[in-house]
Amino acid sequence: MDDGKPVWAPHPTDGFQLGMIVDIGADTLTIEPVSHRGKTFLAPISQVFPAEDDVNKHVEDNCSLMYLNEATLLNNVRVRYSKDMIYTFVANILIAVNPYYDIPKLYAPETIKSYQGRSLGTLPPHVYAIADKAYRDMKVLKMSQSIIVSGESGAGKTENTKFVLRYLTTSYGTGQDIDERIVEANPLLEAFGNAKTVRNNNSSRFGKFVEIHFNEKNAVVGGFVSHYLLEKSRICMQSSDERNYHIFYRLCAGASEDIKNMLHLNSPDNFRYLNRGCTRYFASKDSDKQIMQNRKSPEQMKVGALRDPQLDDVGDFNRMCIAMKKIGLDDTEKLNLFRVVAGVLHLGNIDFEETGSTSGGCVLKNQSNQTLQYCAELLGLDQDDLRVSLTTRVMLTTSGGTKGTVIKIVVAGGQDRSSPDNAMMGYVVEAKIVFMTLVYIHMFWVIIQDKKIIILEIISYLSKYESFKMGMQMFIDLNLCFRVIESLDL
Ligand SMILES: Nc1ncnc2c1ncn2[C@@H]1O[C@H](COP(=O)(O)OP(=O)(O)OP(=O)(O)O)[C@@H](O)[C@H]1O
Repeated sequence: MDDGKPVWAPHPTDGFQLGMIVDIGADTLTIEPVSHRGKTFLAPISQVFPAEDDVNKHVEDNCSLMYLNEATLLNNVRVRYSKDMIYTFVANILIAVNPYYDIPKLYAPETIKSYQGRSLGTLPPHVYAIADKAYRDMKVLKMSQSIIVSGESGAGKTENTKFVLRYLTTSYGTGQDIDERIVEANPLLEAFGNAKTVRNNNSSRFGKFVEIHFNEKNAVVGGFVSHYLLEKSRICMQSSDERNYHIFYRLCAGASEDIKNMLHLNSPDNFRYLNRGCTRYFASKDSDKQIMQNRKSPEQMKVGALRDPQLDDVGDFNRMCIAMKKIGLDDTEKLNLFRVVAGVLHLGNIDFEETGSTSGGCVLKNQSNQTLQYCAELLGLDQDDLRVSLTTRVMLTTSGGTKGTVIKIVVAGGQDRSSPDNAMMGYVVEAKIVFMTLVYIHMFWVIIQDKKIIILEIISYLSKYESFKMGMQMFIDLNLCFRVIESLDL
């Protein structure tokens, strides 16, 4: 770096600022910012980077920069972003900037077509280029390929993963409904595993490992999603401007009057597992009108619905129902899922009090009897069994055995249980939370693990044959192998 050469020097808010070196010291450089001529400052040599001659020029691949350093890389991405070019290569790595608005034609069907079979670098950087490279490498190398999607919350991981799935199924699917089923699994997963946070209105609160399976002819024939680390604490508690999982609000807002009555649903502020956080629905001006007043919380009545171009609780509820149908859930299975969701909500409203007797333990408050009845009815449990399970625990000895000792659970003495923190400490509340969390997690697990996405495909693939067994034999005879493109959404 020489005197008079443009450099990138640290800036307290922008990361870097463009300047000129006016003096070189032992460990520091004196920099004159381009935006504030005559006002110099000192910067450590290690934090000053050479700049390109023309900082407004951009390149598709950061490796083509004359000087590749943190500052020139950031500047290149920034210049491209200002021109709606949100993707930039660093060799075969893709950097994506979240634009937070729809860029016309960026993901259009003709764009998908244009990337098919094209080598990396021959077309502008795009997530489709990465998907196609993975596909071509799988074909040529006959090896599974992985695409790792990483970034901070709200960076666009989920959206880009969906673009990859859409690209692969559209370009290399069989044209059968499996393509649609793979893509349609997403709204369902998002309903149960995504929530509004302060950083992202549609934040995935679990990790995903998505597999796309290909047959010998390199056509998509199935998919599989494994999940890990669902944020369990959110089911019973959220901060004031965050929400619980979307499904709870979508059910309250979108369920038909019959289902709402059957599930004893109400507006979100009536449920303890929802009313500590934001109780507003996502709705557009039009869909807001479709939601009946008695389903809206006072908070929503006062300040209106939450707005997000991609989220709409009523519309998303309907889309989720269609997605459920597409992945093979019938009406009874769908209703059963809704019953569990509503059961979890009602479970949160149960209150306990100490028995006051010398034998200790606690009982359900009288006013919770109706709620207990709802829970038992919705979860398909015996009301008395549920009451006992919520107020006792069974201790098993280390030597094992099936019976164990029944211990009465107590409400934490002297705690103010109206405070969520203290409520969390109360043993009986803890038992309720553990039970409810297990119910929800199990339901989430069923939705995700339900091998229908892949098993149904195998069955439909084999349906031409007289029996599943014969089909399986044919499968083995043909030595039909599945190769996998994996997409890891952290
Ligand atoms: N390519 C894109 N074009 C337009 N909008 C986008 C794009 N990528 C992301 N978004 C917007 O940003 C929001 C957040 O993106 P996304 O949910 O994919 O983030 P994420 O990295 O998965 O976050 P989290 O880790 O919290 O789940 C999306 O709901 C969408 O509104």
